[in-house]
Amino acid sequence: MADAYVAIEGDRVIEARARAPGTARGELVFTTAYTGYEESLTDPSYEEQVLTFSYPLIGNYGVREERFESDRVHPRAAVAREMTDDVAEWLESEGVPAVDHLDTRDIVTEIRDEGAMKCGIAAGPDVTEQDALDELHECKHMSDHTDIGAQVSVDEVEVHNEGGDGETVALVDCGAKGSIVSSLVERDAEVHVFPYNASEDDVAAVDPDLLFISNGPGDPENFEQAGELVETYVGDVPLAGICLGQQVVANALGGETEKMEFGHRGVNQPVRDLRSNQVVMTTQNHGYTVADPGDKLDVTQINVNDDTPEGLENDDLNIITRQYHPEANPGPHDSLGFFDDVLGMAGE
Ligand SMILES: NC(=O)CC[C@H](N)C(=O)O
Repeated sequence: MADAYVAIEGDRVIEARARAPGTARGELVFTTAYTGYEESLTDPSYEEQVLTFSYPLIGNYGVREERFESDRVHPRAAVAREMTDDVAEWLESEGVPAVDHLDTRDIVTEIRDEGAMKCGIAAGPDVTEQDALDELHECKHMSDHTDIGAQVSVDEVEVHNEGGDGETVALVDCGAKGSIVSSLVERDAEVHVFPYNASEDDVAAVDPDLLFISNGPGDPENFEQAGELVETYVGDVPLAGICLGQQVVANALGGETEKMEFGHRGVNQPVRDLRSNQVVMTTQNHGYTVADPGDKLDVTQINVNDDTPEGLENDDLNIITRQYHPEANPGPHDSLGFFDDVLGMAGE
């Protein structure tokens, strides 16, 4: 007897086994990452989503806090073919529903055919199919979470590596992964982490060498204040961005973003650098993309699978952004040099 249900668009209900109880709703997405479940589950970019792992066994090397990317689990629920007790207990302690013993190949195929979709989850001894359907019917489109930044950002400025020898970085926290901060600190930067809605004056007070817009959940068009900072500082201070950061920078400088069919989520997304012609393997987690970079940004890197922009640059204005996650937690370390490049640009 099933004790968990996943309801997807079209009111289809899939039976499953409850691993952590509760009800939840969110945008149903999948990652093909085969390691890094702790990092993925604590990545703030997954806020308001339900994360399906296409890799069939999740939890086989335990749960260790040192691998967390933030202080809580961000997906609204987790779905896997088989979850170990370690992961199930962790998710239960976080109040995040989890289900397994369902055919995740079916879910992934459905998302690939129909696109990322709304879903509702109900798990536990007393739930019914109707509970999952009720959640589904309450689910909002990702773009309708208009103040999602408030759910994931710091409330007040945090300073890391104060007095560090390197560059001063103003990192706008739209839902930043912890390893973006540590990648900068490891390179001696003094990092001021600002709330997602920081003002021009807040940022000016630290006289930054680099304005850095972080990754984050949802639609980049809902991060207007970060875009205003980009408009204010472009040309005066070098600019960097990762994932949502690339999208915010592009939107602010005359470009356009759009929702993708089902996005890129995994740790082996191939990216070609158009200047060197080198291909690197990258970690990705995004559902929006830059559709038009505008006339200030050059596309310098593209995704080998679908040609979408993976890197935008302007050498005169000192801008470097990446759609993928160079901090590589989890994932291959091919692109860590990004942090040297942006800090080098900041130091010029
Ligand atoms: N990892 C991210 O920053 C994700 C960016 C954005 N929320 C997207 O889905 O495209």
